Amino acid sequence: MQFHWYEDPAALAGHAADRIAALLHRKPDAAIALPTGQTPLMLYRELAQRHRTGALSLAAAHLFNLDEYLGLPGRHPMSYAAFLRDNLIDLVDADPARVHLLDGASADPAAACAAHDRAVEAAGGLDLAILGLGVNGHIAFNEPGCSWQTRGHVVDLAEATLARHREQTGRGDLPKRGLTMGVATLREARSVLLLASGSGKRAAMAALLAGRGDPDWPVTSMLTHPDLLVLAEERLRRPLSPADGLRAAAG
Ligand SMILES: O=P(O)(O)OC[C@H]1O[C@](O)(CO)[C@@H](O)[C@@H]1O
Repeated sequence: MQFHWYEDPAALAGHAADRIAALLHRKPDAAIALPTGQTPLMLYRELAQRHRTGALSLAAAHLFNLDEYLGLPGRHPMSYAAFLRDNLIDLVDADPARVHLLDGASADPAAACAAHDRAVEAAGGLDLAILGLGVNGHIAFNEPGCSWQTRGHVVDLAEATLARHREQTGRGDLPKRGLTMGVATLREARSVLLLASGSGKRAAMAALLAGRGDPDWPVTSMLTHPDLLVLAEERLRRPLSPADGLRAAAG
């Protein structure tokens, strides 16, 4: 496990893009799991820019989303599928046949999760799982207290996650449940790149830095991964304030 700390979010995104470019250079058909949220936006801009200059191709890569809202079809503007299309997939040369997006509107969401898992297997497993960090330590939509043995499954989103989404989108009508890749699948990825940036994440980072697996902080399930690289904003390294502690306790 390695930590790299950044004052400058653009430098963090640049390093993440370098890792992805190196992987694709070595293995053009790599299978990569992609996060949503604020965290990866700068990375996706950087990847799109590198594609525009001819420095990067995603044409052979298998791209997977990590999670999706239950009940939102991919064409819904608030879906994570739409987010990924708008911010990355439609801006690069991704092959639609190799883009695998969880179907939030499936009549059988458990089957949709299983189909997503099968697509990961068919691609030979994940070469790289790119993860964001939730304020409550979630990775993908694996919320505090979840099992670390799971594959794709349907989840009830934690109140901290819902509050964050309300704050980010200004919308109170987003689904309270989601579909997610499971922790077991993420731990089997050959490499894990955890991106940690944004406010309200010092408690989650403190749990990770404590260095012990703790079911209340799903991100700590990655601590034993043999190839985990954490790229984090320097401000998340500062000691917790009492307010952070209270937020963490509120879940
Ligand atoms: O980057 P943000 O917006 O802080 O979100 C962190 C994490 O939370 C999620 O948005 C899910 O709530 C993930 O997709 C993301 O990795």
